[in-house]
Amino acid sequence: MVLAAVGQICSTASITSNLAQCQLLVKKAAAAGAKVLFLPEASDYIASSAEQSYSLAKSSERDSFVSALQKDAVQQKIHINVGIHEVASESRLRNLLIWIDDQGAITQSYQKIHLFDVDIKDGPCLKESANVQPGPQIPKPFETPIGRVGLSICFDLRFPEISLALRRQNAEIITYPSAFTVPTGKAHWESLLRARAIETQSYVIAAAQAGPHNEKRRSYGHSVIIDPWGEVLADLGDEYQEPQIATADIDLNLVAKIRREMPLLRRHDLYPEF
Ligand SMILES: O=C(O)CNC(=O)[C@H](CS)NC(=O)CCC(=O)C(=O)O
Repeated sequence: MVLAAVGQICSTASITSNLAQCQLLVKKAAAAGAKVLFLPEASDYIASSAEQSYSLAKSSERDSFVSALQKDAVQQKIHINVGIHEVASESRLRNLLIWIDDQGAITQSYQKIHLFDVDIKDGPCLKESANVQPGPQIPKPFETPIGRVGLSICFDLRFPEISLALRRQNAEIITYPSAFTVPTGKAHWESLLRARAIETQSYVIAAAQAGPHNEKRRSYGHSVIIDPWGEVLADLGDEYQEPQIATADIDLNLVAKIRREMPLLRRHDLYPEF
């Protein structure tokens, strides 16, 4: 069994203070004996406007954010999965999730494929597609020290097609780094995450932003690690005053046992479109 850590922070528009939060969590995770640390979506920053987001993505602080974590990964001998922004064109960004290995190399990256465009009465109104370009593909799961990982981001959680595609390619652990809104988080977060774990018979690791990012925006928190039976092994609640980690052992024998005891054999003849 290998230990995984999930981290919870509250990013703002200050990349340097967000980096300090992440670096503290890298130290905590390594000290706890974790081999991988999972950090939230948009760990580099959460901006208060599309314009501010674009200019932060272009800044040198954004580059230093990534290179500092690459150095830390080597120093602390830990793999880091972290959500960031990247410039895609003259006007648009990528919402990106990268894997930094313990040699400091970026070995995987995934560009969020479902963008969060909502206008809920008395609730959040966000148009991610205004300045973010959707990703072109479902990424291939890859081997890591805790098992075979499939990458997804936040709103992707609502689309079981992706998690099933990752499962079909033998993912054992699925990630959902997030910055969920508070009302949608209360209503759906844990149910969706547990459903994805249960239906894919995989571990689900969801690092979450928590608390107020600016006057207009706040995130739900509740970073969790869920086992392939759907049991919540760790939950960081809505804590945001102090960056936190939670850890859990990843037991690939449990994944194999659950899949063996309850084979979910699909009827592709009846739903060939999936
Ligand atoms: O804005 C950034 O810089 C980073 N991106 C995000 O925080 C994204 C897009 S606004 N948030 C979500 O997808 C929340 C989904 C959600 O809350 C739900 O599905 O209910």
